[in-house]
Amino acid sequence: MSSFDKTSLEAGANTKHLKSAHDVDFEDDVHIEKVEAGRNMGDIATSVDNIPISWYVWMVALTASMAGLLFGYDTGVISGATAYMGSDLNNRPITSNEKELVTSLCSGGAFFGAIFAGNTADRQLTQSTKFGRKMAIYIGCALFIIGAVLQAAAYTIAQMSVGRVVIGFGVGAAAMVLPLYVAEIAPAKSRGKLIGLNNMSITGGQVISYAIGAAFASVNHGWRYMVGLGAVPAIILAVLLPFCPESPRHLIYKGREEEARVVLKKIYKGANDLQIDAVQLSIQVACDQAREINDGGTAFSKIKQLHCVPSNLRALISACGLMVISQLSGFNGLMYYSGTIFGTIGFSNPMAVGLVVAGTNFIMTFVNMMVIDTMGRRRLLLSTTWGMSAGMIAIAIAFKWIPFDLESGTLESNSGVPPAAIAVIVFIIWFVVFYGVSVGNTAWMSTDFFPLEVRAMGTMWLTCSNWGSNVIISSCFLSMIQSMTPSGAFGFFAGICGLGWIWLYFFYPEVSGLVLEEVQEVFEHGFGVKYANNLRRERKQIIEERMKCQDKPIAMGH
Ligand SMILES: O[C@H]1[C@H](O)[C@@H](O)[C@H](O)[C@@H](O)[C@H]1O
Repeated sequence: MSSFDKTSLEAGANTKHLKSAHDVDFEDDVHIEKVEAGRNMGDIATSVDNIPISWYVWMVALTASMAGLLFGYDTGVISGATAYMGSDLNNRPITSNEKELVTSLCSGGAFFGAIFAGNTADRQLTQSTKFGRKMAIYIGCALFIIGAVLQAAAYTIAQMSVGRVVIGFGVGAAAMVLPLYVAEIAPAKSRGKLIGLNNMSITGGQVISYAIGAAFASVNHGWRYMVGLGAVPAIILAVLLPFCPESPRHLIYKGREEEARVVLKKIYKGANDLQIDAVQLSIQVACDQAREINDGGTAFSKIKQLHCVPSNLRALISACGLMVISQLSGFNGLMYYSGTIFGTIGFSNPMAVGLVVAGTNFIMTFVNMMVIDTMGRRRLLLSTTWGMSAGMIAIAIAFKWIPFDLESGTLESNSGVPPAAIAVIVFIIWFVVFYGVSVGNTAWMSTDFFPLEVRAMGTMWLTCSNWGSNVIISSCFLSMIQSMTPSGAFGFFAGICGLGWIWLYFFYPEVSGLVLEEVQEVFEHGFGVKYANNLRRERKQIIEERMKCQDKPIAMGH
């Protein structure tokens, strides 16, 4: 190991974020020396970012995209499956309530899968188990495969329901563990891109599920192929996994430094020994911090800390609030039931029409990834949520002109697609454009609202708020359409989106471009909307001043 010690790196790492001049009060020369040495070590650690991304890292990216794909595929495929299963379950046509049951059981399973994975993810590190992140992913693959087989072979609602819960458990766990695994493997430079890739693979998985739905629409018992094919990405993931490394963070945590070094050398192919030393040391520091935090209390004390420290509670409300808005906006009602809806309003291959919805969402996920950093999260959200509300109002109005029989759930006349149905599609696409570019993907980014000591717990709540509110929509959507009429139901969602805009205006601060410590500071000042704006302005000024007077060169430490 190089001559730099760990304290130096810690001291250096702690000053890495930008502070205003009056905050920095160094009286101790020795400390300054350590800080500078640490900074140098930190600089060496970050210098590996100039090394081109290796094939090893691409393998990780592929692995991550498989998990996102499974999330998207298994949640999207139910739209076609329920629209085409006819009388295959219990020898009679499936009712609306049963459709809602099998759809929402997956989200319910994911809710518990996320809690399970969230609780074991950190404990796994502190306990004496040899199993790493990869074992959790293998278990996820097994759940995906078992769930797919159970569904494809189902002849009763009961078996289908069990299959959906099993799949849901896998979806929830994978959605939690995979991003964690990728974050621990990927070089800092590509981390953001890989998270974006994960969102794209979720919405991409939904596109594939719709395409497969459309392809098997006219095949006898085609829905069985639709759900059964979900096993394929899980098998690919399980086959790729042995070629992927165990997380170096996990290995270092377990004291398996030599193995970690081998992995780091593969990830940072071409890095010299000093660079690998520096990376290894920075991981060690992070592990020590995590160990301190994990040793510092039980799950209950973390829950208490998250809810009883006012700034943490506000961060939680802000993050989960956006997630709940994204789900209650009604998007997944369209995603999970467009097979049924488009069939009802007269389209002969509803899955092909639904493909346009899923495809638009996929494209807008890409746009979100491209604009989010430059535009800022809050600005993007406020300039798009009104569009979701307007789209829903237009859909509600268009439905007024569709002769829909609520009792039978079919068109009153049989004369093909009514013109108002085309308007419904156009405004659904309008809605999805505004949804996909903003709340749909941005909602997953709020993990940086939580300080390190409660981040794992906060992230788990964030994931649970996603699945919890998802269950409400997936289990009520068709019933709402029947009891409130389609116009009433879409009008209701328009109201939620409108209230969402107001909520975001008051409770969602702009944190883009702020370092983690500053984000925490923001929530110490109420919901910090004004404070964050001032902080960002101040920060911009400091950067400009720094650029003008050029930083003094940093001395080499000993
Ligand atoms: O971010 C994702 C994405 O927007 C999906 O399309 C949607 O089905 C999920 O519910 C959401 O969490």
